Amino acid sequence: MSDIDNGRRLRAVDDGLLRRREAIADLGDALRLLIENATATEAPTEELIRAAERIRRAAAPLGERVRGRFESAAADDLLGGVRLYNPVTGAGSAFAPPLEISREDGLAVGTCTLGLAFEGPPSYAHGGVSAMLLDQMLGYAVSVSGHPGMTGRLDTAYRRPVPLHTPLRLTAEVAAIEGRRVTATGTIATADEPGEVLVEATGVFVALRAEQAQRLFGPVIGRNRESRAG
Ligand SMILES: CCCCCCCCCCCC(=O)SCCNC(=O)CCNC(=O)[C@H](O)C(C)(C)COP(=O)(O)OP(=O)(O)OC[C@H]1O[C@@H](n2cnc3c(N)ncnc32)[C@H](O)[C@@H]1OP(=O)(O)O
Repeated sequence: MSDIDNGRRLRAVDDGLLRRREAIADLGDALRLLIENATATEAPTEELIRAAERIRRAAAPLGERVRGRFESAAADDLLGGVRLYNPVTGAGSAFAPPLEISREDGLAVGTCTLGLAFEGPPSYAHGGVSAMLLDQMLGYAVSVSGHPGMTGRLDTAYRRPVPLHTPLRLTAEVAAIEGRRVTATGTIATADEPGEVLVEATGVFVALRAEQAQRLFGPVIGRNRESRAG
């Protein structure tokens, strides 16, 4: 194959991957709308019955070709950190708010708005949801510091309830690195009042030894490499 043909083939692969990722994000948007509407709905009972039938029909073709536990999604890039179905940040996840994270002067900053599907106390977020958001925030700060690890401990202090339907601002940063242990701290506030901390967390992340990483993730990483090579 000539260099030109090869270049065209690579571009076609890139275009195909880009299109698939856009389609996954669009399906994720549709599913999140479905979940929010299904949680908030006060539609007549007959409409709920009809909706359940229609949704099962729509789900069936998606179930015809599925991956198993040890296969990452074809559109993901595991080693490149692209995880479209991450339950906190994934654009394709029906369950994710999704939380968007970026870096601002060494600080990880996250934004999201939680709908009624995340309700715990009436009109406020479930405490487990706040912990999930903070686990992801702290994990991100730890990863981008160049010392990735798994959460060993996550302590959360719930100072004020976290309101639903309100833009939130989350932060995280690494506080200390001691051998394989990395400590990170983070907060949740509203975007309007970023100085008033609603929830704060301290997490200890533990870097895996090579043999641990191989034991836990070897099968997935091996398959990911194979599918990229093919
Ligand atoms: C850009 C991309 C973004 C990507 C952003 C990605 C964000 C992902 C965020 C989500 C992260 C997750 O949810 S991870 C999923 C939830 N977490 C898990 O499932 C982890 C389950 N736990 C484990 O597998 C294990 O317990 C480990 C790996 C955490 C630790 O086991 P270990 O490796 O055998 O630990 P060990 O040798 O005894 O200890 C090593 C050192 O760590 C300390 N240590 C160990 N466990 C703990 C602990 N729970 N709390 C405090 N400290 C601990 C020990 O005291 C020791 O310190 P010293 O004596 O050396 O000083």
